Amino acid sequence: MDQNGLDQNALKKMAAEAAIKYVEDDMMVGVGTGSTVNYFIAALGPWRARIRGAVASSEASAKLLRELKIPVAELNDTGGCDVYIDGADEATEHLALIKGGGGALTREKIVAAASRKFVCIADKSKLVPVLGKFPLPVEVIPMARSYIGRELVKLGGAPELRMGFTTDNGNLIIDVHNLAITDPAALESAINQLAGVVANGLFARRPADVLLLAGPEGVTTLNRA
Ligand SMILES: O=C(CO)[C@H](O)[C@H](O)COP(=O)(O)O
Repeated sequence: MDQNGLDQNALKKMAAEAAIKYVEDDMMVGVGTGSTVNYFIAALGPWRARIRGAVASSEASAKLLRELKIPVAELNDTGGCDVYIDGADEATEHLALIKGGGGALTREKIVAAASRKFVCIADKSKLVPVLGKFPLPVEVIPMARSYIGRELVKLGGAPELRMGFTTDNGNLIIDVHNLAITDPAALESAINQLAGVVANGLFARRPADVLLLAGPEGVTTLNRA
């Protein structure tokens, strides 16, 4: 709880509700994953009859959308989304992100790539000067786990298998600690080159277009230059 009586959840809700202004009639809305997005899903409920549908980046978000009777579409049937709303674990002022704390990074990357506008929603604690304090999630094919771990050490990281976790795609997550990511686009590409990597949680090649950051003073909008 901060001095204004707002806890982190209240700030997440503020950012999520501010994102509703990016939703318009007849839109196909991409919906990310996580506790901030859950507030967005709640705010999207009253729009259920006005939008064309929603594409979910995880089974968990699809379930919540269906519970609110928001029509859930398959990305392949949509021709892409008009807007994609998702949270982040870390964000820079240049709108590069680390995502995947919830393990949904691959589908999040796919929906973000297939969306015309990506609006990221977060509380202000997620804004950082340099990405990497939050361990970088990497989704890997199970048989490549050990090989990729060794390669991630060569890239300067300290990999740790996320125990007892399987992604919606049936794969594993390695969380990479101790990275100071000064060139996010270069590291994103370098990790993607490793055989057996499905995706990594750096969103630098496709950063957010808009970042809505909630703090005690309200919601600040950062647009990508
Ligand atoms: O990338 C994500 C899930 O894979 C989430 O957007 C990220 O972990 C932020 O979560 P939260 O809104 O719960 O803080």
